Amino acid sequence: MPYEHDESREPMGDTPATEPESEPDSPGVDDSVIHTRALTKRYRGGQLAVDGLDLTVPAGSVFGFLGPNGSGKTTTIRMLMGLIEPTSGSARVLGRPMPRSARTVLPHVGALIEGPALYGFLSGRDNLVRYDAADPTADPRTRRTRVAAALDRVGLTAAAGKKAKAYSLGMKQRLGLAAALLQPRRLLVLDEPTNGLDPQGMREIRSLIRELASDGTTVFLSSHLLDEIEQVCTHAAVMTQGRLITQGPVADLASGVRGRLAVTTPDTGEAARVLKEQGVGDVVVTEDRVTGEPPDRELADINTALVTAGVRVRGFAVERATLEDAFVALTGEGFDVAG
Ligand SMILES: Nc1ncnc2c1ncn2[C@@H]1O[C@H](COP(=O)(O)OP(=O)(O)OP(=O)(O)O)[C@@H](O)[C@H]1O
Repeated sequence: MPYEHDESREPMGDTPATEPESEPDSPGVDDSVIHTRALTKRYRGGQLAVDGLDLTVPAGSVFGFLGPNGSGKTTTIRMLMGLIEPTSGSARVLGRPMPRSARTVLPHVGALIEGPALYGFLSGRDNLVRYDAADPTADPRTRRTRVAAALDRVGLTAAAGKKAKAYSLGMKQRLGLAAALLQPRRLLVLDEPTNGLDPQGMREIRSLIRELASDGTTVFLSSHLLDEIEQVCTHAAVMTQGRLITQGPVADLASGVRGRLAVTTPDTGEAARVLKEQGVGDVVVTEDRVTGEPPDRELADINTALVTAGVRVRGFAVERATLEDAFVALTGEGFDVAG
């Protein structure tokens, strides 16, 4: 996807004299490490990619930034990292305004955006040595130790001597994470960290993320995969077409939403007919189950109607709502990953 600026990770804008070169603030009264107010980006072509975003990422959370392709996730991340300027609105990262405080903030942030930039002809270890050498605050005397520790953290010690071009996509992602972990970080920002990986690679990256979060680092990761967010995140925000539709603890997002009604029965055909008649929406039949969206009325009456019609009901329950149910309830649309 083309961007307004090149892939340089140099922060834009200088730190003005009014912004002291000190440690970024501790997360602040509201305890958020990322905080945006009406953050908006309109690209030069006129495309409104992010529209009035108010995002709050609590310290210590694993925060999933969820949305179909093209919903504005990468654009938001690039604004947060000071890579592009917002059209309007504001963003604070670690309590400091971005992009103005990029120089002070970014050393505390490990970022993996759009796949790591690697030299294929160098070994995994030497790629990390290069990254570390590019950091003016990194002491060269302890470089080898730092690189070894980062490789160990992501499980690449055994493959450290191999050229990066021989790495699988999953190994490349892990090497990118290792680069982000050369220094202790307060925040990790990962843009679609499992994109393009096979299921095994996805599992590895997800468990690595959980592990990284367990030591208190806040992790902000974007994804277009609902189940991924449900599996690894404590909090999430859901975007669609540049707008935020909801945010909060993952457990709460779906709590106001009714899950699907599921009837287990050998008489699926008859059950489906009765359920439709009773006002159940989106009826789906699988082997020995019929599910659907429950209507807003007494469910016991639906059960009675099934039994009266001679359906042998072996199970009758409303399942716990998933994030997908919440998305559908909030937008009235399916969660279309193809965007
Ligand atoms: N440099 C650019 N110039 C113009 N429009 C852009 C630019 N970059 C992104 N867009 C558009 O802005 C919208 C949001 O894109 P963005 O990449 O932020 O979404 P996303 O949610 O990260 O999706 P993806 O996962 O596909 O990258 C899209 O409609 C996209 O086409």
